Amino acid sequence: MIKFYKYQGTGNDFVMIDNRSGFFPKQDKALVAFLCHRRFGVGGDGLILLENDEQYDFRMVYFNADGSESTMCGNGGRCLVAFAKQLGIITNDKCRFIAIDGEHNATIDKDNKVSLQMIDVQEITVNKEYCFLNTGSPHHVELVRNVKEYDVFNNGKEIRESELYAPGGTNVNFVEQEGPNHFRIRTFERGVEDETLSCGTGATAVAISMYLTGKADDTTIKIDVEGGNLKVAFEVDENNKFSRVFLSGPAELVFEGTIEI
Ligand SMILES: N[C@@H](CCC[C@H](N)C(=O)O)C(=O)O
Repeated sequence: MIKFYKYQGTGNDFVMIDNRSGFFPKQDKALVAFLCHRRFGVGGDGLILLENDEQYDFRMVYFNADGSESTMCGNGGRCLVAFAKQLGIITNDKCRFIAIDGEHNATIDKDNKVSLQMIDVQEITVNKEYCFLNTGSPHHVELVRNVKEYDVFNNGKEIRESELYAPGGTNVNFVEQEGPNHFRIRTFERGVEDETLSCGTGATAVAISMYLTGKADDTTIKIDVEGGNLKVAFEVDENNKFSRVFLSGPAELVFEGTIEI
């Protein structure tokens, strides 16, 4: 039997497990995929282990819904901060944790809005059709018309599986401008192999790409996703290095329970 907590951040949902005792069999991909399965398991876009770390408040270990351990998850990181608060690991609304892409600082306010510092970003491929950058996870960013009606699944899958991004693949974000420094996005996620309701590293990648390509002129950018609203704020220097990048939005406990395995 495994005790789990289910969290969501703007509709990107995760199975959370307190693995401070180290009981969870991390190599068991089938178990992770089962726990994330929406019919046979708990259901989630990913599964996150909260672990002890000697130098940080805690460690984040992230798996996609297909069971594979993957790169950084921005919404997952925000939900993990809320989970750490629920477990009493965070007492003063601030924390520092370690994830696969390095150190992260975060703050949590009384409404459970979590602001998470993402990695610095400098290497960005910009061309006429798209941008590609790594915000902790790899992201293809492409402007489209009428994103609400766009065929995200088929177009996203094609780009994700294209030669351009082989062998690792990429996440794919389709973007439409809603107003000044305000964008709507829909994301096809690698490892879920489907559209999700939100992607935090994707929102971050879109905000940076829109600023770099002149579609935005403020360093605070509003991003609407299918599951809610996110904000991305950053600093940028004369070499187009993006630092102090913060992803902010809600992170909420949905339910908790135990599951037989
Ligand atoms: N939903 C995530 C991104 C998770 C990682 C991604 N699926 C990958 O494998 O690259 C987010 O909120 O950032």
